[in-house]
Amino acid sequence: MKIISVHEGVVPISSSIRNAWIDFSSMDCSIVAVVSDVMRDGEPVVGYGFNSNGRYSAGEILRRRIIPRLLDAEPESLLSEDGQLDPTRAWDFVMKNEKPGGHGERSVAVGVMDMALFDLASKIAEQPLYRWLSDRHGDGTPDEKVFVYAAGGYYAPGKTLRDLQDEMKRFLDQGYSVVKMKIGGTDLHQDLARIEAVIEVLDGDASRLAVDVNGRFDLATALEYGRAIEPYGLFWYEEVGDPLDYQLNATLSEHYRGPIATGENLFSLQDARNLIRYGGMRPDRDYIQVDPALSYGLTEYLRIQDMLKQHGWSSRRCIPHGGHQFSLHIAAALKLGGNESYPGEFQPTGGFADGAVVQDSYVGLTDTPGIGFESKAAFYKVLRELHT
Ligand SMILES: O=C([O-])CC(=O)C(=O)O
Ligand SMILES: [Mg+2]
Repeated sequence: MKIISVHEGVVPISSSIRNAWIDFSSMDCSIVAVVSDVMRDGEPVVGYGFNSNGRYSAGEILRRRIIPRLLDAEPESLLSEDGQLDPTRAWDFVMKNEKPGGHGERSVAVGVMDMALFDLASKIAEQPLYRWLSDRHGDGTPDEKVFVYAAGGYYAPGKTLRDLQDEMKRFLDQGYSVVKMKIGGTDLHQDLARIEAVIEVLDGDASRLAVDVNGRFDLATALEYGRAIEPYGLFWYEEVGDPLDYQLNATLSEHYRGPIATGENLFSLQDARNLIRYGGMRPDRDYIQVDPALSYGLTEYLRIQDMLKQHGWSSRRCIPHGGHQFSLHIAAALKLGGNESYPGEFQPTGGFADGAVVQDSYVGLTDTPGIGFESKAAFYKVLRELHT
């Protein structure tokens, strides 16, 4: 098996929504296609990848560093002993001459490439990624369905409390029982009114509502909001301070008794390990949200899972950020706690297979080989145009 060519492009995923830190008016996303010399039905088998959401396209790094290094690698050096493509072997090549630390846009570029290689490897094996992955890196018995919660509840121009409630009702109608909303983008008084409006839609059951600060608060505000929302008994209190301020998180966890979730802006094994070492995260209740697509791909995510195990953490405490098909497969294969979903945002890249049905906040996977982009018509059209 040889890589014939790699194609890279950009797709807009912009919208008028806003969280406590950014708006998404110019959000875009890198996409890649890795064309192999393996032929099926007269066409080459192609692996696809994209970079989740929340970080912009990383085309410059892909074009100048990651893609040339991948193409320079001897084809045999990417294969395992049994002659099959092993995406984890690409890592050392694409990271050649890269210093440690400073993880960010580079981890995004590598993540896109890594996703495409895992899509390709499982397609060549004619297996959906979650089975392929479970056989090689899991226990061979993947979960057949994955817990998903509906993320939304953004700030948007002119959005009223009623609009927020209607959005949450739509999520419930679509089969989700846990929902997430943004906070920290206005004052505490207004956020409490927003939270209570959503709790009303949940028939008073606040344990089905997560709130997300997107890293906005300093310690005093984190504690002030914590005191105000703790009595509700929320599903989780997310990314409360700067993602790298481990001390803030540790202090918060001494005061806030409910679950805390964070990690979507930690992009490496080392950053995730520092969170576990210094962030005060509690393995009996808290959640790790590292997004494999943003953080050097599944290759690095497997290392993060090993690290968590060494620290006594269950994989069930991981619910990745991103709401995409790649993490859905990873969640099923590695027996994570679930996966995010954005029923209303980040198209055409985000979300699951067309026609995927969510029931009681669980979604199943399909038998489509690879990640299953082919079962997501609007996105597949964009991906195919990259190389045809
Ligand atoms: O608003 C965003 O950037 C997305 C986010 O934090 C999440 O999905 O948890
Ligand atoms: Mg978040």
